[in-house]
Amino acid sequence: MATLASHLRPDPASSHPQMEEVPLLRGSNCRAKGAAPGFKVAILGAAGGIGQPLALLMKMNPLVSVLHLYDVVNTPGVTADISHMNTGAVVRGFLGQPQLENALTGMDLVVIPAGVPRKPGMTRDDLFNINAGIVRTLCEGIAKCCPKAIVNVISNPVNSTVPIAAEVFKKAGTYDPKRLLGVTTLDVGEVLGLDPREVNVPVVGGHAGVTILPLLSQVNPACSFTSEEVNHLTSRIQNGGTEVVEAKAGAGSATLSMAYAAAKFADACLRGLRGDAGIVECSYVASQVTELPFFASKVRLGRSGVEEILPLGPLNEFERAGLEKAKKELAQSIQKGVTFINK
Ligand SMILES: NC(=O)c1ccc[n+]([C@@H]2O[C@H](COP(=O)([O-])OP(=O)(O)OC[C@H]3O[C@@H](n4cnc5c(N)ncnc54)[C@H](O)[C@@H]3O)[C@@H](O)[C@H]2O)c1
Ligand SMILES: O=C(O)C[C@H](O)C(=O)O
Repeated sequence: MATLASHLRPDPASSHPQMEEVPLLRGSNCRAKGAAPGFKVAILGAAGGIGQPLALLMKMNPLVSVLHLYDVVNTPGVTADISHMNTGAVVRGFLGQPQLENALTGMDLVVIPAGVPRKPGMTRDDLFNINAGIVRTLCEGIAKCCPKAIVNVISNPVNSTVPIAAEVFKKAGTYDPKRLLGVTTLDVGEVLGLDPREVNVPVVGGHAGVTILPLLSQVNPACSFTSEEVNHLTSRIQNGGTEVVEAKAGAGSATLSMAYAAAKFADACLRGLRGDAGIVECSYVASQVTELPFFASKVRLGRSGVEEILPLGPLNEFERAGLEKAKKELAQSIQKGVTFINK
């Protein structure tokens, strides 16, 4: 198959000499007049179970003009494949630590699904010893190469990996709490038994077990639940991820639904960057909503990232009790992340 490189060698002065050769397109990498207006997005862990479908979905997003796919394995193949999609984004692949800086340079948004997933019987915290180091290294690259980028952290345990990222950025002198967001969107989608297109429930706290706190009393459109339904729904939402881990029986955790949730959240971040009004999503961010330094709640996204953190609103007695349980576990997870960088 003829390749773009054979017909149109990348400019030797290109800032991406490691840019993978891409086939002469059935897609859109071969551009007469450069990339369409839009944002530059990097996915770190792009060859993974989340990364690959996320790359596909981001390639379809008209707000994305450049898509960089980075992983420590397999990105040449994933990039060649994605590049055949006849959508606007120019896609480039980057493989391994030597190419991390080129993958990140100039990016507006960096999405991080890099890291290992759970197997049955594991908690998300069991992933800490492997994923903490991965997130640290990747965030060191972000601090060096695209310090103004919006960062979406997917890698678990999110309750700790977001504080890790924050500490890395603080050490680099680049920390902007408005631009660091933990992706908890999947929890919002797991309000079971209702039409997800019609219903919205804020899910606050964090992204593990009892730290996942759905505020069912604030469901929109309003509807009432019996206490049994509240207990059942809350448990299903808190254990939604574990249900998938157990169903996959050792083959990993949510990937396709997570890619969808991550693409939806990334799109919200990009619409915010574009200046759209009224972009409100739940996310795990640096926050003063509680006495903890990080907390997931509704945030309004804009040109500078998190432009407003909305208050939790009225909680009923069940939710107030859940909040105390969530805060107790969350405090430990946050401290574990902070200590990992400052030990
Ligand atoms: N936030 C959420 O709601 C949510 C949902 C699902 C999964 N997750 C988490 O996302 C992570 C990825 O899950 P997955 O199913 O895609 O796993 P996966 O193993 O399928 O893919 C992970 C990818 O990361 C890559 N990787 C490993 N080390 C890397 C490094 N140093 N730099 C760049 N890439 C690296 C691997 O090569 C692999 O391609 C896990 O930690 C999982 O727990 C979070
Ligand atoms: O449950 C997991 O380990 C993956 C993710 O955090 C999820 O909620 O699906």
